[in-house]
Amino acid sequence: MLFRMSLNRLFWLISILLMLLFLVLIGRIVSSEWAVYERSTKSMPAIRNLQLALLAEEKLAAERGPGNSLLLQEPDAAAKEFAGLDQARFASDRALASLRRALQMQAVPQLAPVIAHVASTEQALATMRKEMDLLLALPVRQRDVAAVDAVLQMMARADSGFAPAIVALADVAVRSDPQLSDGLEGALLASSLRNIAGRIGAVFTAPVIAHRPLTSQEIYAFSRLSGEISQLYSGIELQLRPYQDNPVLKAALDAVRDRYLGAGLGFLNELFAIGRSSGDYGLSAREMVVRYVPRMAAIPHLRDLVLAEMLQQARRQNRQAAFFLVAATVLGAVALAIFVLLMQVIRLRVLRPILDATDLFVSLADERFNTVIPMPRHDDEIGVMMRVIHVLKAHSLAKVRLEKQREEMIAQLQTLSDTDFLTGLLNRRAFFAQGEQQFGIAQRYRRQLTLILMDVDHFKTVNDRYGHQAGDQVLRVVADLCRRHHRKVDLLARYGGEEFLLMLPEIDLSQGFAAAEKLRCAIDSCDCQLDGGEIVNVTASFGVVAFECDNDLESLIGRADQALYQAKHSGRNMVVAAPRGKSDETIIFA
Ligand SMILES: Nc1nc2c(ncn2[C@@H]2O[C@H](COP(=O)(O)OP(=O)(O)OP(=O)(O)O)[C@@H](O)[C@H]2O)c(=O)[nH]1
Repeated sequence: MLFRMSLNRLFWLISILLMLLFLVLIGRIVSSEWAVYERSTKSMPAIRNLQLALLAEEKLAAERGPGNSLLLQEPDAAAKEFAGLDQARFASDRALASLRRALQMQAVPQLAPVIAHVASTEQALATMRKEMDLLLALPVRQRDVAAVDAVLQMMARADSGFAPAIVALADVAVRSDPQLSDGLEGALLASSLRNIAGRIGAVFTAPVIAHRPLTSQEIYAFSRLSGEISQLYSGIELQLRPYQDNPVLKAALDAVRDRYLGAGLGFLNELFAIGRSSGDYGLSAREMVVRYVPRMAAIPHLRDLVLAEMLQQARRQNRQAAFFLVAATVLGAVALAIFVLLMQVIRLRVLRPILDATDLFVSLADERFNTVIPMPRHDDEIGVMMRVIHVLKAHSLAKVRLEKQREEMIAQLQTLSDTDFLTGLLNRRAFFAQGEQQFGIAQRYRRQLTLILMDVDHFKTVNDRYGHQAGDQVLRVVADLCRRHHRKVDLLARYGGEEFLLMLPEIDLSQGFAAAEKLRCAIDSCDCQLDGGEIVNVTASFGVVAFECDNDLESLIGRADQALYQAKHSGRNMVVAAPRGKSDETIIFA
């Protein structure tokens, strides 16, 4: 079916199919670029959310230090530490509020559970603080151990209750851009390391304040937490391996190793050694905090740098995705435009000229030469084809003209070969050709047919007296008279010299006789004026014969000749009808 289809239809079918294919491909490319762009657009706020959440977590953990410490001290003993607690509470409130506001502003349904977590953390924090403040107002000995424990539990719950919010936000961030997962995992591990670092430091708060050795529970907690710290550090190193070429991150990781794992943890190891023996630490809780806490700063610094790097990477990817999206859309549109242009060029410069050329060839083959052949507009193969069609048209026109001329010439020759040059009547040969036909019809269908043989009387005398040319003139006049007296269906010929033959189909002898008589009278009464002005009067004799049972035309003419002979013999200027059958009786009219 495809092979039988017209070129025009095939062209449109292929064009539409290619166009659809093209649109699908472009749509696919643009939509996948759009997906990348959309994902990268979402990953930036997701990282910022995680940043704020990790900061809030850090601040929450930081609130535990002064809280734990004050629970072991008299209400009036440490005014500076109360100020530190207020500052820590203010910082964690501010961090939680910033996170909540940021989450609420994004108005993403997916973040609703996280907002709920933040709100419940804020609530739990407020309750815990109220309980703690009641205890801190009492002297140490009046503080109920169970109540202190309950506050410590509430602090831990407020902290751990916030963890699901971080997990959920980390999940959203990783899902928005899986390429960032290593860095984000590294930041999360750094955040956990910061928590553990705080908790391992807190192990020494009570023993340092009480100047006592570590309990076995504290020794166990220290050992477990130090193991977790080295595991977390290895984890961070592993996750940040893809960024080992980044000098800033590398320096921050080295700082964690040197300042915290080296100096910070080294300081705690010293306290641990003392705590396992004498419990004589030689420093206050405040001094311990001042010496230990600044060394932890390298950890959140690393976390923040990693998150900043992730954010920058997400921004870069977003810009790149936007560029690719615009480029894919523009290139797709340009490619589509080029495709449409190409099809248009093929249609206008190849297909249409071929179809036009086909029509032109058909019209040339049909000899319809009035079809206008357009002039070639381009100097290409189609232009050559158009020029060739022009040449073919010229050749065809010339050929047709020649054929016409040839046919006209053949017709002229035919006429000439049938015509007597002097009188313009049929000649003897043409008379026989056409007369045989009429004779055959009469013979076959038993139809009437009459033959008149006429001879100008004493024509030799005309020639002799006026000259041969005058004789010719007379013969032309006689021929004209014969022409005027014969019907269209009759055959009129110059039989030879001054003899004329008339064949009258469907005419019987008496009608033929009458016609001959009429012609005889016309000749007899005609004054034939010669070029020299002389008037010549001629007469003619007629032999009339009707077809009966003649075998051929010659015998019919023979009988007419006999009648003519008789007319001549009887005195000329008369009509003699040949007798019917075998009768010798003739009709003579003069
Ligand atoms: N001018 C001219 N003369 C012709 C032509 N053909 C024949 N003739 C002449 O016609 C004459 C015929 O003469 P004849 O046969 O003797 O007959 P006639 O003089 O007509 O006498 P009858 O027939 O007996 O009446 C001859 O002199 C021919 O030369 C022709 O085409 N032109």
